[in-house]
Amino acid sequence: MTAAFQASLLDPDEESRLGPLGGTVRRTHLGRGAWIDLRPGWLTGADILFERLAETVPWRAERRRMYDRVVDVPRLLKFYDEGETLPDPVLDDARRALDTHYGQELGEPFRTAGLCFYRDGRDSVAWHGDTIGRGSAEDTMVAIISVGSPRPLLLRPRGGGPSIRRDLGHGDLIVMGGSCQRTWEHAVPKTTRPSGPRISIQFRPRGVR
Ligand SMILES: O=C(O)CCC(=O)C(=O)O
Ligand SMILES: [Fe+2]
Repeated sequence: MTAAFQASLLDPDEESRLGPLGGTVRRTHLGRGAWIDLRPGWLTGADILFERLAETVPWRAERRRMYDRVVDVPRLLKFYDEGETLPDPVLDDARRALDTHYGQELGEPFRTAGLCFYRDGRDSVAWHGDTIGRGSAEDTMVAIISVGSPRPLLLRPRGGGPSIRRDLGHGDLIVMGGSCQRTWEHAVPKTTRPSGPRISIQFRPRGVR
């Protein structure tokens, strides 16, 4: 028996594990055909997964053109395209469980995994919808698992209106569905409050970015 396995017998939190989805997911209809599903604490032992991903994923700092300037993307990134090996087997389990739960409603499997690493409160993602691909024209789903310190994910209707806020971390699952990517926008704003690191894992179907 390996030391790691022995440790996992002593402390169940030495492993990250997924709870059930059926009956535990709460849906909120946002209007305009958009909805979000929330499943707090789907992944237990989320800190273990956070540590593993932080250490083993080949994180990339990117720079992007913004109007006439090239700026640092304020978070680290790694994209796993379909067919690529995910950095932890629990992420394969998560994708399978999402397919089982959402497959009929989505009509296709989740295929890709985008990972974001928010090192502290200065890292962020600006208001956007995932509309680089089919999300600009079709209903779809983006399922996000959050590990590490909670950060607020804000959502607001495109064109204006009050925003809603969900604090995500510690193994929480949020799924944005229906028309959410094209009729609503989402963001993880910067904060000047002390904030520990957070990693998000976004599962998307083929052709959705
Ligand atoms: O980190 C998150 O939860 C959101 C990330 C996001 O919106 C994106 O990568 O498109
Ligand atoms: Fe997004």
